[in-house]
Amino acid sequence: MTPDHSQLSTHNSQLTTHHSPFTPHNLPFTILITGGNGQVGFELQRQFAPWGTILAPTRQALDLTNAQAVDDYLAQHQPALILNAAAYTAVDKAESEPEQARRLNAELPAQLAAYAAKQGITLVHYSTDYVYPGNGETPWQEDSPTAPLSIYGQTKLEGDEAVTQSGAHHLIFRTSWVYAARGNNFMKTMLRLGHKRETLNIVNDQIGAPTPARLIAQISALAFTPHASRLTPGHSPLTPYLSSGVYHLATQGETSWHGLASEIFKQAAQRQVELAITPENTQGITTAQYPTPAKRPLNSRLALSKLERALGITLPTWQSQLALTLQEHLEHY
Ligand SMILES: NC(=O)C1=CN([C@@H]2O[C@H](COP(=O)(O)OP(=O)(O)OC[C@H]3O[C@@H](n4cnc5c(N)ncnc54)[C@H](OP(=O)(O)O)[C@@H]3O)[C@@H](O)[C@H]2O)C=CC1
Ligand SMILES: Cc1cn([C@H]2C[C@H](O)[C@@H](COP(=O)(O)OP(=O)(O)O[C@H]3O[C@@H](C)C(=O)[C@@H](O)[C@H]3O)O2)c(=O)[nH]c1=O
Ligand SMILES: [Mg+2]
Repeated sequence: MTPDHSQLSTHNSQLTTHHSPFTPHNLPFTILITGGNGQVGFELQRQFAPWGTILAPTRQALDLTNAQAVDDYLAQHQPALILNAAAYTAVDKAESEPEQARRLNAELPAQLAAYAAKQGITLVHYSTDYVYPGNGETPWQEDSPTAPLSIYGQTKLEGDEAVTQSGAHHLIFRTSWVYAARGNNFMKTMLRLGHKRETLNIVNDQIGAPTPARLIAQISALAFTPHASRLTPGHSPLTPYLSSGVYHLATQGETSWHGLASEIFKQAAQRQVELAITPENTQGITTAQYPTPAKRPLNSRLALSKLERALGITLPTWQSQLALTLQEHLEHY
């Protein structure tokens, strides 16, 4: 049987005519992703590909500490959307390199937001549980008072405030305990240590939600994906279906770093990974027993309902997301 191409194309053109003035001659849009080789930035490259041409300059191609180079790059490429996934994320090192951390975490977002405001485009920015003071056991709301304990957290908060005050259309996704199949993260550190160590001491009084970079990128893209019922004539595909503001974006549930390590070793064993460590041989310790240059919050619980309601979604549990990310890591890296 020959498929009826005429009907298909009529149907498609009707969709285009009725719902969107953005016909192919407006394409491709240029989307700038900073930090594209990082955990979140790499996954953003995957998820945002359908919206246009992705520009993801490496550190060699664009040094983000160089403000003039950033301005020149923006002027040359004129992106129609900016996803800022670059950051100074070495939490302990930031204590002795505050200026570097401030340039990446505070000044760069301010600069990108100023450009977005001037051009009338959207800036998507990423932030952290480390902006909160970490006391108590109640999950933080997006409008809870901030009080960072570290240079990293302080400089990230300065970035959030600059973006908020810029006048640009913006989304700030505040996430926590990011990990991925690739990149530097706690899951990979635990697998590396678990291969050679028979015992490990891991803090059990810092509580939060481990969040895969892939989930963060997927939900970021969802904010730009119209539900059929909400398709609006004249709505640019690069304007998100969310109002400007801060949104928590993490997995459901909570655990400690010790709880996360135990689950990593349990799931790795179920997948026949040979380790020297067992879940039973990971010893829970207090933060006081694990001294580090930077102070970290004990309570990193993030309330998720603002984003869930706005997008009509349910965020998945941290255990189910660990299973997927661990499998991806074991199969591909
Ligand atoms: N990691 C985590 O646990 C959490 C992260 N976040 C936030 O999420 C966002 C993404 O984090 P994540 O993906 O984990 O970060 P990564 O550390 O994995 O990636 C950061 C990226 O920024 C780039 N970068 C840093 N400095 C420069 C520079 N001077 N010039 C050019 N590029 C630079 C890095 O480049 P290169 O690859 O060359 O090093 C890297 O690609 C950040 O805003 C972070 O604050 C929030 C909560 C938790
Ligand atoms: C390696 C190791 C770490 N730990 C502790 C230290 C720390 O409290 C916790 C996690 O270690 P990390 O080095 O991954 O922690 P850290 O780099 O502070 O992780 C943070 O990164 C920044 C960018 C964020 O935004 C946060 O959301 C959070 O993910 O585990 C142990 O107790 N035992 C160990 O053997
Ligand atoms: Mg770290």
